[in-house]
Amino acid sequence: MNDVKVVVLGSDNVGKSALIVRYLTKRFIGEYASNSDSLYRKRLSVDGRQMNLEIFDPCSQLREGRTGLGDQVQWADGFLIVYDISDKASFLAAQSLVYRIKESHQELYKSDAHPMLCLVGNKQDLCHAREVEEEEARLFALECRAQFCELSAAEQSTEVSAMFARLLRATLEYSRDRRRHSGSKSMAKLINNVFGKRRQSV
Ligand SMILES: Nc1nc2c(ncn2[C@@H]2O[C@H](COP(=O)(O)OP(=O)(O)OP(=O)(O)O)[C@@H](O)[C@H]2O)c(=O)[nH]1
Repeated sequence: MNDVKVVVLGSDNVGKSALIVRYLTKRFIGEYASNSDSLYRKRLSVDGRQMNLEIFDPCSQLREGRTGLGDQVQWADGFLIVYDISDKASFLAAQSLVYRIKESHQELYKSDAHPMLCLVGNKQDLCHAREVEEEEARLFALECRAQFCELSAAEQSTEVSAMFARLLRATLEYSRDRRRHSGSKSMAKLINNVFGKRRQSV
């Protein structure tokens, strides 16, 4: 069985929880509690490969607290960085997150290997209020060797599933290599240290 761990980051209100819940349940609920960290766990199959997926959705208010970015980089096999296409500030914040994750990854692994990243422009249904051009975001992702897509958690269940499947496929390969170079014992310890929080099964 393969284990894959993904952290979802981005500014407040960009739709991080909506994307996760859409992927795991195919539903869009609209409003989500955002006052605590959440760890979603699901056993699933991608391309016939079974995996135990864990998705960590850190609480905005705690983001700079208990679970620092360094801890998350050490824990995660992949990152989903979300912005809202109708909110330029959220795109700038996503860019800053990408840079910080890459820096932290380099410091931690002392190598030029790249972290597994996917940049997602959410709320595509609000394109009449667009503040971030798709091309600008695509180019940024290309420069940073990140996957990229624009979609709407509210309206596009198939696209959300396809985006996660693409990330998980790439992350699966990446996580195998990474575990080969890091002790699974220390990873288990890190999870317990870092994520003393609610765990959710969907
Ligand atoms: N129009 C539109 N609204 C969306 C979409 N995705 C999420 N929303 C709305 O955006 C708001 C924030 O969604 P959340 O999923 O709670 O966002 P979040 O990033 O997890 O927010 P925090 O937990 O505060 O960091 C909610 O009102 C959602 O209904 C989308 O694709 N389109």
